[in-house]
Amino acid sequence: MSSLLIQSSTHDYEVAIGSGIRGRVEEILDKDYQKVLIITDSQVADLYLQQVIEGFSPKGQVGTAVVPAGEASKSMEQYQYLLDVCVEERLDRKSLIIALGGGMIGDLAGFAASTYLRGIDFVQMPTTILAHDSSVGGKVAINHPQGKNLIGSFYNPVHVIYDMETLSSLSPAEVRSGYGEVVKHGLLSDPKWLDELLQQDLTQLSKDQIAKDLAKGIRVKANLVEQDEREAGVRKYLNLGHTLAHSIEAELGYGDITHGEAVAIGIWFALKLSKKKFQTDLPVKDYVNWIIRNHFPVDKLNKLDCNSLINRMKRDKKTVHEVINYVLLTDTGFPCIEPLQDEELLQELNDFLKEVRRHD
Ligand SMILES: NC(=O)c1ccc[n+]([C@@H]2O[C@H](COP(=O)([O-])OP(=O)(O)OC[C@H]3O[C@@H](n4cnc5c(N)ncnc54)[C@H](O)[C@@H]3O)[C@@H](O)[C@H]2O)c1
Ligand SMILES: O=C(O)C(=O)C[C@@H](O)[C@H](O)[C@H](O)COP(=O)(O)O
Ligand SMILES: [Zn+2]
Repeated sequence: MSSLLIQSSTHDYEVAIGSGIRGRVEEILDKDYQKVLIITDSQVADLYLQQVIEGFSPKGQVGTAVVPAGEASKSMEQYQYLLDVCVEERLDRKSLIIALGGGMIGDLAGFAASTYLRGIDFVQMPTTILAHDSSVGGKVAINHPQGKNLIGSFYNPVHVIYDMETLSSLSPAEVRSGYGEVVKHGLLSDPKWLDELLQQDLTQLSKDQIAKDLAKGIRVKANLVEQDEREAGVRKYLNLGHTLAHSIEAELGYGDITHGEAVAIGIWFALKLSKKKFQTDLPVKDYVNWIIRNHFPVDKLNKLDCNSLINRMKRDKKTVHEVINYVLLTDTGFPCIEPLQDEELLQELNDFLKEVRRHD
């Protein structure tokens, strides 16, 4: 088992990464909890819930709450359900919530943990590749019909326990989705690593390769969130591709496209804008080849209207005084924030949608 320590304003926490560690939560945590509530989704419950429960002794102190799998559960309705369970189970300030699942569960259960009794301890147990990103850094949230993650807080877990074995049951679509955020971390940090990533066939990744990529991605994220926990500055770079991605997700209806797939398409647009603004050397051609070769669902954009997307983009959390602030790159590893006027964005997005359709 390897571990990485993340510093935050409230406490430092460890990211434990290992194979087969899902049954060792009680042993890994350095604190005793009288009551534990494991929150998971219906798909992950069938696969891994029992094994996590088995690791506790006595098991009587462990309750469970299962929400339907899928992005649609990051909702007010499921948040209310989880608070009802916390109250019914009489969780107190010495109790623990465990978020067992992908980013949807991490965000939803983390938000419940951050607000119940004004905050009780929670552990992130990521089970997707994408959740290497969501389990670190303390952003927890639910969606609003008008926009992604509009209701949330910054609230760090007390521990992250990442069992690499669970990744073996992911579908090809979820592997692809996870690599949307991995490649984002590559673009934000290291041309050599990015080059390797863009050559990958995502259906042929070995366990070792995935483990290496995730560890690198977590380090990139940790470095930025440790400098800027509350997103006043450099943390905004982690939003590369997200202004468009979140709008696509909300326009299509939550769950129609995965978050990582939408991010990968959003990054394509950000790269094109960056190239035009800064005449950079960014590997846009290799990036587009990677998207197409790995079957990211670019055809989904056919359904979308440019003006509706821009209206959604204006609800982005980085928008100030109605001006959209975009994460661009002057080169690989050199992100920046650029304000973009609506007319410019409309023109560029229209051109982009036409180009994407040519690849469909
Ligand atoms: N808080 C953050 O910093 C942050 C960062 C990135 C993404 N996010 C959020 O994360 C969410 C996306 O996360 P995600 O892609 O993990 O989606 P997800 O949690 O919905 O999981 C995707 C699907 O995979 C299934 N699944 C999970 N683990 C599995 C496993 N081991 N084997 C088989 N199936 C498994 C789930 O049941 C689900 O159907 C979005 O809501 C996004 O906004 C948050
Ligand atoms: O941790 C961050 O900061 C990120 O931006 C990581 C993103 O990958 C993630 O999708 C995050 O949830 C987006 O946050 P939001 O504030 O734009 O909703
Ligand atoms: Zn993201």
